[in-house]
Amino acid sequence: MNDLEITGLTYSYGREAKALDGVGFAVPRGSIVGLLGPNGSGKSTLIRNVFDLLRSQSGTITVDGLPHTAPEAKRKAVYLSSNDYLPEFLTAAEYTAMIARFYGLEADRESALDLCSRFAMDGRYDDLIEDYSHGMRKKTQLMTALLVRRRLTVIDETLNGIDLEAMHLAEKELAGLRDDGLSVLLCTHDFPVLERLADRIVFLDRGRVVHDAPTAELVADHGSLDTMVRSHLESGDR
Ligand SMILES: Nc1ncnc2c1ncn2[C@@H]1O[C@H](COP(=O)(O)OP(=O)(O)OP(=O)(O)O)[C@@H](O)[C@H]1O
Repeated sequence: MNDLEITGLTYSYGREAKALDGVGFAVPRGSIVGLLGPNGSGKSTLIRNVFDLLRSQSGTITVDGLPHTAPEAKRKAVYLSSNDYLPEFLTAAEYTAMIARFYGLEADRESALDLCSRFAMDGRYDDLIEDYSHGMRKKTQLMTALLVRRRLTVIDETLNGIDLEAMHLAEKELAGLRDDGLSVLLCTHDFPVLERLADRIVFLDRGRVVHDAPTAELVADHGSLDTMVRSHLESGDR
C-alpha cells in the first residue's frame, strides 16, 4: 500500500518548457522518502500538484489510494511550505487550533505545550506569531503537522533555518511518525539528514526522475548522496 502514488505527472507553466515530464514514484506506507533535486528541477511544482494547488495537467496522483482532488484525500495529508508565512495576527495556539479544525480535529493543548517546551518555545504558545523569529515560525509549522498527524506529511524545505537542537528533535519526531505507520515526503538539500532518516530517495533533475531507490543502495553505489548528485550534475547525462 502506498500513501502517495504518482504516475506520469507532466506539468508546464503556460508555454514554458515542461517543469515536470512524466514523473512517477511512490511513498510506501510507513516510510520516509527524500525528494532531492537542484534548483528548478520541479520539486515545488510536484508538491503543489499533489496538494491540488496547481491543477494537474496529465498523469495521476493518489493519496492513500484516493484521487488527490477528493476532499477525503486532502484530509489525509498535511503540507509544510518552504516559506514561513503564517497569520501574524494569531497566536500559535490559535493557528494550531485553526489548522486542526480544517481536519475536523481538536488541537490537544497539553501535547502542544509539551512540543513547545521540547522545541525550546516554552511560554510562547499564546504569543502572537508577529513576534516570532523565522526559526520559531518554522517550528510552529512543524509542531502543527506533528499535532494533526496525517497519513502523509509533505515537508518542502521547512526544516531549513531551524537550529541544530530543533533539527535533532525534528528528526526524532519524523521517525516517530514512521514508527506509527505514517509517511513523510521530505524535500531538503540536507544530505546528512536524508542519509540518516530517509528510507528511499527520489532524485529529480529537469522535471524527470533520475534516481528512485533505497537510500542505503544509493549510498553504497555512490559513496554518499552528495557524490551522487555532484556526479550527475557534472556528467553529460543531463
Ligand atoms: N509560476 C511559475 N511560472 C513559470 N515558471 C515557473 C513557475 N514556477 C516555477 N517555474 C519553473 O518551473 C521549473 C521548476 O520549478 P520549481 O520551483 O518546481 O523547482 P524546485 O525544484 O522547487 O526549485 P527550488 O529548489 O529552487 O525551489 C523551473 O524551470 C521554474 O523556473
